Amino acid sequence: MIPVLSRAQMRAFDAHAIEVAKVPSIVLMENAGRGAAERILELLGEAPRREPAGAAGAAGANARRAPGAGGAPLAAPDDRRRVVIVCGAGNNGGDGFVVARHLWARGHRPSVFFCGKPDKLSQDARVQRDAWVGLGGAVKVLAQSSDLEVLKAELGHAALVVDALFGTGLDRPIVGTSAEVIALLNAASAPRVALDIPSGLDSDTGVPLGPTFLADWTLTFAHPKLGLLTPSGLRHAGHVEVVGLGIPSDVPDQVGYAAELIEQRDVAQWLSPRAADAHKYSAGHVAVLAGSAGKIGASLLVAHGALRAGAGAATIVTWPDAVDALQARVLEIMTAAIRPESIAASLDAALRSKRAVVLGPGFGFDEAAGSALGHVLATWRGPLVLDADAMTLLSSSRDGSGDPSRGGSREFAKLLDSPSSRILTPHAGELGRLLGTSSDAIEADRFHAATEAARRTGSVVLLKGAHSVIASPTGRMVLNVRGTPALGTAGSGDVLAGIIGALASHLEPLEAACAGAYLHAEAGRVAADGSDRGIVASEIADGVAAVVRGLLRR
Ligand SMILES: NC(=O)C1=CN([C@@H]2O[C@H](COP(=O)(O)OP(=O)(O)OC[C@H]3O[C@@H](n4cnc5c(N)ncnc54)[C@H](OP(=O)(O)O)[C@@H]3O)[C@@H](O)[C@H]2O)[C@@H](O)CC1
Ligand SMILES: [K+]
Repeated sequence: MIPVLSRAQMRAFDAHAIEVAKVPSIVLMENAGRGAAERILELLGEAPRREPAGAAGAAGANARRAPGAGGAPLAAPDDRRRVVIVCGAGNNGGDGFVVARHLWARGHRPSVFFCGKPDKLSQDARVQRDAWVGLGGAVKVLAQSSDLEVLKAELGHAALVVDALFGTGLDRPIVGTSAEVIALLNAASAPRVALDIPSGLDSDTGVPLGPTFLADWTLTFAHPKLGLLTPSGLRHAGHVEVVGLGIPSDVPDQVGYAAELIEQRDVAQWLSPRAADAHKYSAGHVAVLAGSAGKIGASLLVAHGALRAGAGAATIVTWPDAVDALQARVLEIMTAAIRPESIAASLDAALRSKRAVVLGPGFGFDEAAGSALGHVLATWRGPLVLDADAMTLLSSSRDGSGDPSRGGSREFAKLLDSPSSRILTPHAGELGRLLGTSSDAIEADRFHAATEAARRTGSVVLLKGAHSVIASPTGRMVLNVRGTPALGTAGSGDVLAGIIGALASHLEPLEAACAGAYLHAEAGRVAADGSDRGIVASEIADGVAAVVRGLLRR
């Protein structure tokens, strides 16, 4: 997993490197700018492209303008088509001057602009500005609106635009000339690269504080920043890549980190090969408490997801009329009925010898469904994935206006005492109802929402959305930024619940949720085959087997 740092943790990292490890700050800045310049040269087609590093792969999201799709060079070197770099007065601006010097050393003639008060230049940025000027480089100052014409003209034939205005030091909206500069940079047709973080973005929440640079690539230093990995952050940051500062990767263990980013190798490690003598029950038998009359598709997708992710067997445990409707549809899947007149006894029989339970998709949220959930919460001691209608049942009021903190639903009260190991998989609307707030409030700070929900429910919470946030009750937070917009299709969440159910048969709840999010996202990407739409949920389930196969062969 890759540590993801908050603004304060990045400052602590900085201080540790400088004061404890005795690496001079100017060296860190040199490493940052030099690493960024090397990557920019690659983007310009001057060196072989390497695989994205770090958060990387975080295929970000500004697909609308993502340059060089598939890693193709952006532009051939051309003396007239220059790299335009706009530097601010802080250390982010200092990084920009270093980039300029290294590009010059490689035969480019970058156009360097400065926007800010010269007397506010940070000490290191001044050193780097002087080194650039000392070598004969020019700096065009953008002090007022009339200076912007020069920038506008340069942007008209720029090969690439570099934003070095503000980094993690930004703490308020950008106004005045700097805001006008950002508008001009965003209007340029050349590819745009942000150093460390797009200027204007809050580095903790990923919310734009005001006018914000819209990057195609963000070259972030040392470690990904929290705000780059929210849906809004990724929309502004584009493809996120990490540029190292020459500092060993264990420093975050000492200064702390806010979250971790799932890597392919984590998931590969969790997926241990089956024993040679494995049989269908030792591989994990998942009970799928899902579906109801008219909604049996949901239960089939859960079971399908579970089997494709490696469950040895799946049994759909549902209402008698749904069982009747399922009989004609199932081949590899078994069924068992929950008799409304003897819910507890039916469930006790159906859950015997199962390894994991998935409860919710299409299950209904009437009295009978509430009783079934209540009984499972009170008696089931194994892994339990709660999704969809289970979320509604847990919210204090079934019309969705509940606030469990003020009493909560009957089922919510049982959740806290349940002997099961729970994984909740809500989307923002469901989590809003569960926490007694709106989905907008959840989206405004997904990190806080997921960690708060995990704490309040004593469960692992996987907050679905463009990029999932997985939080554990102990405060650990893991992010999955893989995926594709094509995953937004009916039944996609049902498949995810099934995948997690299968994995939870063998893994700890947090690992199962993380691996499930990764496999689901990768399977969607494979199924979509480069498109951003048009797949159906069963194709995601089918894709999981191939992704698992690829990881086991590693
Ligand atoms: N971490 C590391 O190890 C390394 C980090 N490095 C780099 O340093 C960057 C952080 O640098 P930084 O702290 O100097 O802040 P930066 O973002 O350049 O802002 C400058 C100043 O602007 C001000 N200001 C704030 N908001 C404002 C606004 N809206 N409008 C106007 N002014 C505003 C505020 O000063 P104030 O006006 O509040 O006194 C602030 O201090 C980091 O992102 C990375 O690129 C690398 O060099 C190498 C190693
Ligand atoms: K920046």
